[in-house]
Amino acid sequence: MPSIALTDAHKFLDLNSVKELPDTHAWTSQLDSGGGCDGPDPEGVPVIDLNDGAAQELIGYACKTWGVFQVVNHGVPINLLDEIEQTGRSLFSLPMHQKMKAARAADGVSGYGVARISSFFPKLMWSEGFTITASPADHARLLWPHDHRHNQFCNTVDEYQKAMNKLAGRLMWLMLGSLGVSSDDVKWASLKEDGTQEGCAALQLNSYPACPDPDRAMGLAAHTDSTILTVLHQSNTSGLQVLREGARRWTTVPPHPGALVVHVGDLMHILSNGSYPSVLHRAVVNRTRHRLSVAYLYGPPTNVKISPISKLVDHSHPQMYRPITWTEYLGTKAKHFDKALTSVRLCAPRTGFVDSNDHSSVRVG
Ligand SMILES: C=C1C[C@]23C[C@@]1(O)CC[C@H]2[C@@]12CCC[C@@](C)(C(=O)O1)[C@H]2[C@@H]3C(=O)O
Ligand SMILES: O=C(O)CCC(=O)C(=O)O
Ligand SMILES: [Fe+2]
Repeated sequence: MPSIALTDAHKFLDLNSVKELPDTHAWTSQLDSGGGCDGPDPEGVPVIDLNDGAAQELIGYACKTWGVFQVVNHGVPINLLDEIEQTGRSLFSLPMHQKMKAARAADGVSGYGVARISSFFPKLMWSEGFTITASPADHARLLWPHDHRHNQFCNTVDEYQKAMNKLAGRLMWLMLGSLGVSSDDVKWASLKEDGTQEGCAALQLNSYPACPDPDRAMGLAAHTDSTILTVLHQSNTSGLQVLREGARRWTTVPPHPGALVVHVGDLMHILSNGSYPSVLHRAVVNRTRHRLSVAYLYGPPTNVKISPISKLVDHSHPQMYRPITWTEYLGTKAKHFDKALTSVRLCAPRTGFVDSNDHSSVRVG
């Protein structure tokens, strides 16, 4: 529960102009920069070349052991990555009153606002976000009512969403393929006639302004994504950290030029019957650089019941999760946050395995 009343004035503070960390954003005790501090991991988050003949196998290993990996030779043009980043920067650099015109409604999903998970934490995060769930046109007209920049925004977002849909579909099949699952086993996930992948997605632009007191601030608190998978483009400033299954320390995912980060999400955790655990991750901030990230949160068609793939269920691997649609799961996440996966669990996890949402030794805030 929030320890102080967080008003809209706190939530829509212009972080770019703040010279001292306000109490509303000071995380002191929750920030486990001591107990779980980032340090060099001798192995590091895997970087996988999608042109490598062994890519599927490498992805399988990365999903089992890390829940996250980076991909290169992914087919998304570098200039499109630069353009979406520039688009994000121009959006977040608009005056606050303009961004507020596209503010996310209290019960809504898309638009401008603080991190949706903020309500689970006593302090605010050092970030602002913009979520696009369908066409960007309505947002664009609100943000840039009088000039041509709204066309540029729409074109870039449309092109990026198409490229991401293709890549996310390909990655999903590489992940499922590595488990021995084929399109005959998951009917809803087959390719459409135009070559695009069936499925729904949200595009999340995240902005983390330079922070006067980064050690006491939190960019985006620890969470897992409620997706099948997430494809993340991070700018050349580091900030993304992941908690490896069973590890006690956060590991930085270093920006790798042209690479995209892929997170295993909660729905892949369910589909794989727990074999590919969703990854707990967070974003930290820094004193001098304004960091931007763009997440493509990919899931199934919203009304399809997702449950462990029957091929992965047998006597020694009983079905661990009950069927649930993406819409239902997002509702569960909004209510139970880090207990969402556990709340749809049917039986106790196998020995040596925990739901990533269940990290009892690690504070998620
Ligand atoms: C599809 C979605 C996943 C998300 C909730 C949402 O409806 C749209 C925004 C997504 C996002 C992005 C930042 C982190 C996150 C936890 C959040 O608060 O909003 C995720 C949500 C999620 O994966 O649960
Ligand atoms: O900014 C980042 O690196 C992480 C963003 C993220 O986790 C998200 O949008 O879900
Ligand atoms: Fe995330």
